[in-house]
Amino acid sequence: MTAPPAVIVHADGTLLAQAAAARLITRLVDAQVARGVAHVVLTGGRNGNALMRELAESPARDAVDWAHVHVWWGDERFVPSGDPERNETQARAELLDKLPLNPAFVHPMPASDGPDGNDPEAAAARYAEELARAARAETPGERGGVDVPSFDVAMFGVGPDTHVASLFPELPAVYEAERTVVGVRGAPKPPPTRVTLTFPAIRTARDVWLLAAGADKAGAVRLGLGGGGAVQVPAAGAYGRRNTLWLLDRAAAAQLPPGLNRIASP
Ligand SMILES: O=C(O)C(O)[C@@H](O)[C@H](O)[C@H](O)COP(=O)(O)O
Repeated sequence: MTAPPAVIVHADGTLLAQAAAARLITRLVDAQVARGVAHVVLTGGRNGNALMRELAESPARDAVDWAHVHVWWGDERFVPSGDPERNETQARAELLDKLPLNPAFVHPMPASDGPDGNDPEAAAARYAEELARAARAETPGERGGVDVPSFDVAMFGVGPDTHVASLFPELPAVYEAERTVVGVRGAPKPPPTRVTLTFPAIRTARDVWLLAAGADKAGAVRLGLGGGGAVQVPAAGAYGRRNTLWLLDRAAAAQLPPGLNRIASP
């Protein structure tokens, strides 16, 4: 059984991004001390990009052995390779191109002009196979038979409608119980066609971090921590095996009930 989520509130979105970047550096160093390699799942969106920008600027980033970090994505906008809309393109520009990563350990989701063409389901199956291959290369772990490598940290921005990755309320992907990656059509956030990790894959992560900043996220944060179900409130369904952290700014935390335990930084 997973631990209840911890809620950490920072003064504003900038401080949230800086503190989360520092936390990620520490988490990756600890994972590498324990296991040699680390696996991180990146998120798209403004909060994820702000974190990556801060990480790129942090002198402490050199504490991580980047050549032994595997980089995965929680979701992708299904558009052509190199499109500025792609989460991969944005992550490369904000962070990845600035790090001494091993290119073979960077695992972008396929693009709509990739080997499967404009077929998000085939792209999802291909990414699932890439995850399974990485899982097979590891000693069997505690991931309950789910064919993904041992994610140390999986990060997700929370949308105003409570979506995480491309798991939108009541769309078919939130019901997926078997596959680790699925295609998504008709997403309310553009672009409508996407590829996403599913809950079974997300829940194998040791740590799941949910990032939200700004007043437009306050309702989603309240619902996500309010005991709702994952179908209507996908953010509530994203939790880790070891830790689930909600990393917020004050505006996003503004509607949390007063009784809910939280740790606030000045
Ligand atoms: O492709 C995307 O857009 C996402 O991966 C999405 O799940 C995002 O993380 C949230 O919508 C939060 O985005 P913001 O941080 O921009 O609000």
